[in-house]
Amino acid sequence: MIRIVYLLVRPEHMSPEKFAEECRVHYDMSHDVPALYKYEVRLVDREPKDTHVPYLGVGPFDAVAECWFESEEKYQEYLKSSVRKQWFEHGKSFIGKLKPIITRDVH
Ligand SMILES: CC1=CC(=O)O[C@H]1CC(=O)O
Repeated sequence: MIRIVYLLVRPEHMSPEKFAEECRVHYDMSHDVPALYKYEVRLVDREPKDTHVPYLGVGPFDAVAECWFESEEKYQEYLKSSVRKQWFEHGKSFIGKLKPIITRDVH
């Protein structure tokens, strides 16, 4: 499984409430995106700094999202999809900044 994590920052002009509303719309739209096995988006509630190891001072972030793909072939199908391109257009309307992190399994 290919899993890509995204750190999202809302646009400066957008309220947290509007951003949350758009995240819900984006999540609903994700179900129609071909070859996207799963999409999750979660709003950042808090970013505690009292960590037990040195704190990484990045952010702040407004949401964390993740896309799952069953294979590289499915990922390529997703990238080619016109529905995915429309989904990205909605993303452009409410995501101010985005950091993708492509992950791999420990095992
Ligand atoms: C890639 C993505 C990360 C996310 O939160 O939504 C998708 C699509 C997009 O960026 O609009």
